[in-house]
Amino acid sequence: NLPFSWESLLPDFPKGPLCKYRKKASFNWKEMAVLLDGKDIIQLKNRIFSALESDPLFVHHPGEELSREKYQELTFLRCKRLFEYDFLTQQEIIENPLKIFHMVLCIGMYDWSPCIQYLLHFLNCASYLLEFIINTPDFEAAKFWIGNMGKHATHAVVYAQLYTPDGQYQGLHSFLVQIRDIKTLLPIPGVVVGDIGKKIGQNGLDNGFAMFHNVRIPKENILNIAGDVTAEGKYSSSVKDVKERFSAALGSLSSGRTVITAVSMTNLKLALSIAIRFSAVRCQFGPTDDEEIPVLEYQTQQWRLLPYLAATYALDYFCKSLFENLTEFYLGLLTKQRSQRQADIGREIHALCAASKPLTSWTAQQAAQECREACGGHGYLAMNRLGEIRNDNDPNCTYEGDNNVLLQQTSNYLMSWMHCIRDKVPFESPFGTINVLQDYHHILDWKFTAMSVEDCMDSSVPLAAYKWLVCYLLRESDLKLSKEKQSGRSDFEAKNNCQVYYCRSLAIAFIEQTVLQRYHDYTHDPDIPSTLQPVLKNLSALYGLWSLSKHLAVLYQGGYASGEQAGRFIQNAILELCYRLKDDAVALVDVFAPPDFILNSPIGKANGELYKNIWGEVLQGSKTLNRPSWWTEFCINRPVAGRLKSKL
Ligand SMILES: CCCCCCC/C=C/C(=O)SCCNC(=O)CCNC(=O)[C@H](O)C(C)(C)COP(=O)(O)OP(=O)(O)OC[C@H]1O[C@@H](n2cnc3c(N)ncnc32)[C@H](O)[C@@H]1OP(=O)(O)O
Ligand SMILES: Cc1cc2nc3c(=O)[nH]c(=O)nc-3n(C[C@H](O)[C@H](O)[C@H](O)COP(=O)(O)OP(=O)(O)OC[C@H]3O[C@@H](n4cnc5c(N)ncnc54)[C@H](O)[C@@H]3O)c2cc1C
Repeated sequence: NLPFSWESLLPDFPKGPLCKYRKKASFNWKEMAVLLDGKDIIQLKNRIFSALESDPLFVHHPGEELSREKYQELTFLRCKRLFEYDFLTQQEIIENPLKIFHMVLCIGMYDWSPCIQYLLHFLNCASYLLEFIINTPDFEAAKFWIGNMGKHATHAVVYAQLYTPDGQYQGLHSFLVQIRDIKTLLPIPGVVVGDIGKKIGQNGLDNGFAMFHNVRIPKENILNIAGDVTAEGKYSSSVKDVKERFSAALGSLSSGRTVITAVSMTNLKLALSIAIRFSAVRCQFGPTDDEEIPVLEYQTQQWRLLPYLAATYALDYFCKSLFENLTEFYLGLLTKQRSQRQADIGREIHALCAASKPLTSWTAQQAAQECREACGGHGYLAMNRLGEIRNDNDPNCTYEGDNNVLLQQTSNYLMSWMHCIRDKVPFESPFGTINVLQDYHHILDWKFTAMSVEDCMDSSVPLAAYKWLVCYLLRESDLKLSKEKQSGRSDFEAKNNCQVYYCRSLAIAFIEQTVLQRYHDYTHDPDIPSTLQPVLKNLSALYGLWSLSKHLAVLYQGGYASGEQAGRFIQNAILELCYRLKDDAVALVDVFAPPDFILNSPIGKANGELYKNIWGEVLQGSKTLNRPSWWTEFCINRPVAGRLKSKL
C-alpha cells in the first residue's frame, strides 16, 4: 500500500533468478527502506548515485589496469568534481546534519579513495577557519601517512608541541601550515614533502610525508581550539588544566572515528550485498543427483553470512544514533558551551567512538573475508570487488588511532566510574551508556535463566547476559589492576598487564552491549510497523546471540552460565534464527544495496544473472582474447632443459 511517490523513489528490481527469494520474503523491502532512511535521505542517495552514474569521469574501466599515477590523477579529478557537484546546500546541512553522513557514505560506496580525499579537504576547510615557527626536530618526528599530502595538498593542519617565547611548554596544539605553492604545487621553502609509496589499498589517495625546517607561519594560523597566544607572545587558554587541554585538542578526532565507524559499516553493506545475492543464485550439490540447491540453503553458508547481515542492521542503526550524539557534541562546541554536561558529552563520545571504530572495522574486516570465501572462486576474481572492499576497509582498523590502542581509552573511561560504584555515589552519563553500571552490584548476581531455545529467540536474553558481562569484566579488571599495583608494579606497568582478557575484553563487551541495547530498544518500539517488526526482532536477536557466543567461555568462567544447556540453547537459537532469516536475506540486502553501477560487482548485480554478468565483464577486457605480446618466448624461443646447469 505504498503511495505512488515511494514507488518512483525505489524502482522495482529487474526480473531474474533472485525473484525466487524475493517472493519468499516476509516483508516489503521498500517499506523497510522508507522506515530506515526516510524519503529525504532516499532522494539524496538517488541524486548522488545518478549523478555519478551519468558522469563520464566516474565511468568504470572493466578489464583495464590503471597505474597508481593514473589512478591518483583520476581520483583527484573525481574529488574536484565532487566539489563542483556540491551535493548539499548549507541550509540542508543545518536542517539535517545526518545528510552529510549519508552523502559521504554514498560516495564511498563508489570508491573510498575519492571519498576520503574529498572528506579530508572538506573537513580541513570547513572545520578550521607570532610568528610561529614550525620545526621537525628529526626524521622520526616527520609527519607520515598524511592523506592528500603525497602529491597535491597545499595546506596542512599540523599538530605540534607549542613553546612560547618564554621557553614554556604549552602542550599539543594545531596550526595551519602552507606546504606547497598554490600556483605551482612546488614545496614552500623549508618544507620537504613527498609521497610515501604504494599501499595495500586506497591507492587512489595520495598519502604523504612532510618535514619542516624553521617554517614561519602567521600568528593567526594557530587553530585556537584550546588556547591562543597574544601578539606579545603570552599564552592564554580558557581551559586551565593541561590534561583537559590535551583532550580538547584531540576532541576533533571523535568525528573522524565516528565517520570511520560508519565507513566500516558501509563496507559490510557492500560485501554482504555481493555475497548474499551470489549465494541465493549459485547452486551446488543437492539432495539428489539431479537437483542442485542454492548455497544459501546450506546451514554453514547461512551461519557464515547471516549474523554479519544482522550486524549490518544493528550497526547501521548504531551509526546513526552515534552521529546524532556527535552532532549534539559539536553544537555545544559551536555555541561555546562550558557546562559540565558538555565536558561529560566529550568524554562519553570519545569512549564510544574509541570502541565503535574497532568493533565495526574488525567486523567488516572479518565479514569481507568471509564473504570473499563464501563466493568461492568468483569471490577471488578482482572484478567482483570483494578484494577491493577488504583492502580498502583494512586501514579503518589503524588510522585515526590503532584499534587496540583506542580500546584502552574506552576501558579507562569505564574504570573511571569504579570510585562512584564503590562509594555508592549516584552517577549517570549524558547519553546514558554507562547507566547500566548503576545496578552493578545487583547485576553481578544475575544468572542465565532461559529454559529453552525458544526462550532465547529475543534480544532481551543476550542483552541481559551482556549487562552481566560488562559488570563482571569491570570488576575483574579493577581487581587485576589493584593486584598489579599491590605487587609493586608502576601505574604504567600495572595498566599494561591488565589489558588482555581484562580491559580489552571489557571495552569490547561494553560497545557490543551498547550497540545491542540501542538496537533492541529500536526494534521493540511499539511504533515500528507490525509488518516489519518480526524480521527486525529476529535480526536483533541474532546479532545479540552471535556476538555473545564469542564470550561463552567468560560467561561460564564467571558463573553466569552453568551446565551444558545454556551454551547449547544459545548455539541452537543462532542456527534457528539463521534458518528463519534465510528467506528474507535477499530482500534485506535489497534494502541497503546501492545501484549496480555503484556496487560494481557482476556477481552482486540486482538481476542475479550470475553467469551472464560475469561473461559480460570478462569479454569487455581489452586483451581478453589477445595473443600475449611475448608469445614467441613460448612458441619459438623454447627453453633448452639444463642449459644453465653448473658444469662443475
Ligand atoms: C574521516 C574519515 C575518513 C578516514 C580518514 C583517514 C585519514 C586518517 C587520518 C589520521 O589517522 S589522523 C591521525 C590520527 N591520530 C590519532 O588518532 C592518534 C591516536 N592516538 C591518540 O589519540 C592518543 O595517543 C591516545 C590514544 C588518546 C593516548 O594518548 P595518551 O596516552 O597521551 O593520553 P591519555 O593519558 O590516555 O589521555 C589524556 C586525557 O585525554 C582524554 N582524551 C584523549 N583523547 C581524547 C579525545 N579524542 N576526546 C576527548 N578526550 C580525549 C583521555 O580520555 C584522558 O582523559 P582523562 O582520563 O585523564 O580524563
Ligand atoms: C591509510 C592510512 C592513512 C593515514 N592517514 C593519516 C592522515 O591523513 N593523517 C595522519 O596524521 N595520520 C594518518 N595515518 C596514520 C595513522 O593515524 C596511524 O598509523 C595510526 O594512528 C597508528 O599509529 P602508528 O602507525 O604509529 O602505530 P603504532 O603506534 O606504531 O602501533 C604499532 C602496533 O603497536 C601496538 N601498540 C602501540 N602502542 C601500544 C600500547 N600502548 N599498548 C598496546 N599496543 C600498542 C598497536 O596496537 C599496533 O598494533 C594514516 C594511516 C594509514 C594506514
